[in-house]
Amino acid sequence: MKLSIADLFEKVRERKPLVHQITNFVTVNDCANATLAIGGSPVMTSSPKEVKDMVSLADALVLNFGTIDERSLEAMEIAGRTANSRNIPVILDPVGVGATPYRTEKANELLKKVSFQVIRGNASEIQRLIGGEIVTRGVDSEELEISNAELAASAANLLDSIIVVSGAIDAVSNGKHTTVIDNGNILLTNVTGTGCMATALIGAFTGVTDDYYAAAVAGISTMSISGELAAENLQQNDGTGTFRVRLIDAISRMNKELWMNGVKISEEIAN
Ligand SMILES: Nc1ncnc2c1ncn2[C@@H]1O[C@H](COP(=O)(O)OP(=O)(O)OP(=O)(O)O)[C@@H](O)[C@H]1O
Ligand SMILES: Cc1ncsc1CCO
Ligand SMILES: [Mg+2]
Repeated sequence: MKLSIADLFEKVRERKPLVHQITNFVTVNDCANATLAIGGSPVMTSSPKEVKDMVSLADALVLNFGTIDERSLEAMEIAGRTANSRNIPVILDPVGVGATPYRTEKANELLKKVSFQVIRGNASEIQRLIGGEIVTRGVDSEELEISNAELAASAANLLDSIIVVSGAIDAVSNGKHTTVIDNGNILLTNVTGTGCMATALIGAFTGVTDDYYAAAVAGISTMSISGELAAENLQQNDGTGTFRVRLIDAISRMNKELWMNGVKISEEIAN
C-alpha cells in the first residue's frame, strides 16, 4: 500500500486536479495555497447560482463547515448532489460539529442528501457526527476515551464512508481496514486551518485516483509529515507565523522519497 500512496505525489503534480472547495472565510486562503503546494488547482466559489457549473468542471469537491450559513449550505447541497451524480468525489470537513445544535443538525441533514467518499475531522467532531455526547467548545478537539482508530472504524461503518480522525495520532478507516499514522508536531495545533488544509489535500488526491482510501492516507499524512519538516526548519527566534509559512514550503516540497522516509504507519489493523 505504501508504494501506491507514494506514487500519488507525481500523479497530482502531473494532472493538476481542479479541487472545488466551499469552505470557511477563516482558512480559505490557506486551503487554496495548500492545494497549489501539493500540485492541485483550487477554486473556492460558493454562490448557489454558480456551484453547479463549477463543480461539473472539477475533479473533487470539498465541503467545509467552518463558517456555514444558509447561503453556503444551499450551495453545498447543490454542489454535493451534482458531484454525486457525476461520480466526482466529495469530501466533508465537519468543522465545529457538536459545538452548537445548528452545526450538528445541518451536518446530519447534509449527510442524508449528499454521499461523502471521505470525511475528515478531529476526534470530537467525528464523535459528535455519529451521535456521541462529548461537548465541544469551538473548533478544537477534546480528549475522548476511545482511540482515534476505534472511532474512525465505528464512524466508517455508521456513515458508510472513509473516515479520517486527525489528532496526535491520525487514523483512517473504511470500517473493514484501519491505518494509523504516527506523524505530526504540536505546532500544527497552534496555527489555524491545519485540519482544513489536510482536508483540502485529501480532496486533491481523490481527484487523481479511484482509490479514495489511499488518497485519504496520502492527504492526512502529508499534513502531519509537513508539520514535522516545518518544525525542524525553525530557527531560534521563529514562532507560529514562520511555522505557517514553513508548512506550505514543506507541502510544496513533499514527494515520494520524503514521504517514504518520513511516514510512520505504525499499525494496519483489519477490523
Ligand atoms: N497533539 C498533536 N501532536 C502532533 N500533531 C497533531 C496533534 N494534534 C493534531 N495534530 C496534527 O495536526 C493536523 C491537523 O489536525 P487537527 O486534529 O488539529 O485538525 P483540526 O482540529 O480540524 O484543525 P483546524 O480546525 O484548526 O483546521 C493533522 O496533521 C494532525 O496529525
Ligand atoms: C477558527 C475557526 N472558526 C471557524 S472556522 C475556523 C478555522 C478552523 O477550523
Ligand atoms: Mg477542523
